[in-house]
Amino acid sequence: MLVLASASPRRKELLSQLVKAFTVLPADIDETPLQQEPPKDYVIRMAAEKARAAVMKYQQNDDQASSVVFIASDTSVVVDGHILGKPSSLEDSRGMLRRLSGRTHQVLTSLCLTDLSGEQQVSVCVTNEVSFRAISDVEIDQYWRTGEPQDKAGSYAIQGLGSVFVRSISGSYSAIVGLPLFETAQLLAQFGIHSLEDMSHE
Ligand SMILES: Cc1cn([C@H]2C[C@H](O)[C@@H](COP(=O)(O)OP(=O)(O)OP(=O)(O)O)O2)c(=O)[nH]c1=O
Repeated sequence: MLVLASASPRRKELLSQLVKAFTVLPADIDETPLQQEPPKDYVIRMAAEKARAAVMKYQQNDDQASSVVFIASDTSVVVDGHILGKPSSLEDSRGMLRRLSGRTHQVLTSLCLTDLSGEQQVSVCVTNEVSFRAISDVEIDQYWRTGEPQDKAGSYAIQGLGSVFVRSISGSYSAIVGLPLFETAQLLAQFGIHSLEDMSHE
């Protein structure tokens, strides 16, 4: 049995490209970075905490399967070593997109897979580069009004209208959207879940 520890509809859609059946169990955690925490450490810690929180939630269930694999992920936009999470207001979004305008930033996405006991646990972090064209303040305000930036790290979505800002990327498109599919398939295989086999079964 596979459990996706996420409230993100993007992650659910991406995971369904690799496996037929899984359960979604969103985990609420404190997403505040520690002081001076390097971005890579932060995203790896977030995915691990989401996975552990889902395990705890799952253990409160009455009917538990014997073999369960939990998968969690975290995406952060990083510019000049600063972590940009989700914008809390238009002002916050303006600050983020002005900072990303006309330059290249990193998108870090982590993955954590664990079994119920935590004995088998693996984490990876995928780093991607995204180059933006220059964005005007008028465009930032127009983009905010579409409602798209609100729940997205760095205040944009490459899979949506945010694509109008993206000149080029280097890395993994699915990782930028929220779940690195190549790495996910590799780690799932370590837990005995083989995507090609799973998806080809009737
Ligand atoms: C950069 C970027 C981020 N995002 C999204 C992916 C993530 O859903 C979100 C970053 O926030 P996260 O905290 O990684 O994830 P989440 O809160 O949406 O979901 P959960 O923690 O329950 O798994 O930003 C896009 O959809 N497109 C993009 O281009």
